[in-house]
Amino acid sequence: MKQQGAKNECVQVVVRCRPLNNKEQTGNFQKVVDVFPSRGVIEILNCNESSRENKKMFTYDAVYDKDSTQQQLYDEVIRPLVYSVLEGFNGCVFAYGQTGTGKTHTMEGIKNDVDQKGIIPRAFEQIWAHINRSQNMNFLVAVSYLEIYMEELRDLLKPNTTSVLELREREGGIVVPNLHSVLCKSVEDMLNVMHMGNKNRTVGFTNMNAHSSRSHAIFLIKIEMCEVGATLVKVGKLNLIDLAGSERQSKSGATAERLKEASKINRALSSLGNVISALAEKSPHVPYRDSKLTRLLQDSLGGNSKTIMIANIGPSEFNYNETLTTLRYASRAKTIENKPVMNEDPQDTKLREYQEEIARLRQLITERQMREKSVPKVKKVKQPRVIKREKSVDSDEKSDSEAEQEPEEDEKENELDFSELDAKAQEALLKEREATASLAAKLGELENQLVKGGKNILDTYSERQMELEKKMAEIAERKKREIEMQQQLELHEESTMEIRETFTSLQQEVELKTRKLKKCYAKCMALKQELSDTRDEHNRDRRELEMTQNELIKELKRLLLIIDNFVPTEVKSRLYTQAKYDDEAEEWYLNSNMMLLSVHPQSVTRPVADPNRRRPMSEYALHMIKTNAPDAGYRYKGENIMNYELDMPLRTTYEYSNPKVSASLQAVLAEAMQTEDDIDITDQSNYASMMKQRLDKITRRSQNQDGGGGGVGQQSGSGSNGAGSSSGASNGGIPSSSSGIGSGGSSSSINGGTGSLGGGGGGIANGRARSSIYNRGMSAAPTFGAHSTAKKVAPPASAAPTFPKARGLIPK
Ligand SMILES: Nc1ncnc2c1ncn2[C@@H]1O[C@H](COP(=O)(O)OP(=O)(O)OP(=O)(O)O)[C@@H](O)[C@H]1O
Repeated sequence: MKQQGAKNECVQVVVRCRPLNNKEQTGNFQKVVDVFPSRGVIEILNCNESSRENKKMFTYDAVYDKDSTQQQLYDEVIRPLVYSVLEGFNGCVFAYGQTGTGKTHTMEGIKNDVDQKGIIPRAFEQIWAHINRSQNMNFLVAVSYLEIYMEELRDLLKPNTTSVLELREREGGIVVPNLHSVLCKSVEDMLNVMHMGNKNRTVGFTNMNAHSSRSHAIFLIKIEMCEVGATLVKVGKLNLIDLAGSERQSKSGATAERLKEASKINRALSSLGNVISALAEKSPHVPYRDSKLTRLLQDSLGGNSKTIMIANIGPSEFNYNETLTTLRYASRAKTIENKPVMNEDPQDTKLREYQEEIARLRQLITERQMREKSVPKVKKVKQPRVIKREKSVDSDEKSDSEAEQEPEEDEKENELDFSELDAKAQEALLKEREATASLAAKLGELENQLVKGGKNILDTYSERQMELEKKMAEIAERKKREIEMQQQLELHEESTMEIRETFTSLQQEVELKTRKLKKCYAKCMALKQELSDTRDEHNRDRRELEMTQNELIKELKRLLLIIDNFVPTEVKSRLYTQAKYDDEAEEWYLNSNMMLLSVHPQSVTRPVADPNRRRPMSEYALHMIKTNAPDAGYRYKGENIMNYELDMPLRTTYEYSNPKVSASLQAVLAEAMQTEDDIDITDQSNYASMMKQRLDKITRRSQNQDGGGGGVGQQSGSGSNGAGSSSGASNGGIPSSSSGIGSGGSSSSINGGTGSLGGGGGGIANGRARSSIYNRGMSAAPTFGAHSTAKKVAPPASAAPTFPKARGLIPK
């Protein structure tokens, strides 16, 4: 890229003070800001301090008070910058300041109000007035509109797009590759784009502003220009930025979502402050990478751009601290130096692309026309209408009436003697014509995108208007110089005072020196005051940050509580192990596929099937369909599955059946379940003997059935009871495999360590005993049941065993 005029130029800083608003008026807040437009000076008084010495003074390139108009600000400050953009420079205007101080009012203004329209619509008018005045120039004007919301870039012209916008560093500066841009051909086109984007901008209510911008909005205008017939393209880029306002949680009353927004806004703005400070101090490291905003402003602050910062402030004592902070940042920004260069002949211009394509299409069309002419017997081939129109514009010779006659003539000329051509030639000719027509249409479309300068000059601007504009620009320039000179004069006055003085007496010299000393002392005090102010401000910022941090920690705890209690542990641990935090991008990523987590919920949506397409088929499936194999069923058919019955899967389970129990155990069970004899729990001696009898009877019968073997539950061990002892206790008659029925040996603890009914027997008995105990009351009985321990129920060794009135419990 060829670069010209690489001369350092400071960021131009302008301060605008809005009028007191209703809240401030009704709250009887004092006005603490004095604006002196003729000197470019702002004075701010701290009402808490008693002495007037505490007035602070700041000097800027220009200052505007409450009576300033939008027109005045534009003509004096912005117009020259936009003019530079139209010459091929990069330009940037950004509005900075506390929330509710008039940034949006300054940048956009009030819709449909001619006097109150802001910088952006006025810039549109200037751009198009210039284009319409420029003879023999081709222009291509493209606009984009984006916002940075919660540290995320959003395309305001394509709000529903799912692709994530990223900032990239290219040779020409910082760019956003996927950003949608719209080609415009008039002021109205640009206004429509702006209004469309504004509708998508994030705004919200706070105590400080009912329509507070919750994002930084950047309106980008790219103007490519080139003389007709020349190849040298110039590119001017204009960034118009309405920043979100800094706010204190205590004042804005932000909670929940608003608080999160505010913390992101304040962070980005404080990183902007750090960049300004680093540039002002000429620090070797400038922290552009700290936020998306500073990266986007990289060119505008310390780079290739002419930049204007508009610092908006409020006049009331209520906002004293915030106003002072804004004034300090603005003052620092004045010292930032940029190196604006004219963008001549850059590589990737659309205009050159278009011009090359137009030339190629023209060449193609001419070649085709030549070929068509060479077809025998063809009188004349129809020429594309666009070309004719093009020629008429170029030469400016044909009148409108002539142009109207053209189609008729064309048609007559194009009557072809098809009968004399053979069929093949006719077909080829028709095809050729179609192709030529489509090329001509494409050519027309491309030419339509380009804007030719110098068309509506008489419609839009009269000579007098142009003259007026020139004069206004001159006045603005003079005013600027006047302010500069005034400021320099004030600066020099101090240093030359001593030289100018001639002392007639020693007394006079002493007086003068005393005056000087007093001034120096006042300066020293002012610096001390500034130091203490800065300390206070730092403390306030810290407190504010702590408050925000507390709120965010509370929110985090709430979310963690939800995760701990409602998200399954395995999902949680998977997320914890797979999610990684990217410090650079300040986002969470899922390790496996690098999908963004909650930050971009839209990007983790599942893919959707295309309803217009049939599902893909394998070779095998196609083969099966073709062979129509009976066992293939519907499996390989791609038709509407709703019309088919479901294929039932093969059953892989069995019906439930009771487990098989051996005959001997069945007998024991049946006997135990007999209801004929109710046991009286009080008659313990009777109960014991009766139970013994019953047991004997059962075992005898069992022995007869099974052909001998050991007796029931002839436990080998004597003391152990409980779960462990039950296994393998049975021998002969009662198999131990019946553990599924009862609850194991724990029930046998009733025997108090004297032995137990083995295995299955114990289990069965336990089941019955429990129900019986619970049914009949346990007052006189020890604790029974599956959970009772041997210790609890074991009677003293000497005492006669007591048993509850329960069936199936068999004392040994
Ligand atoms: N110079 C001005 N003259 C008259 N009214 C103004 C002026 N500046 C701002 N206002 C009014 O003050 C209110 C707040 O202005 P605006 O919304 O532009 O503030 P902001 O700085 O963009 O706030 P935020 O940062 O919250 O978006 C609006 O009602 C606006 O009309």
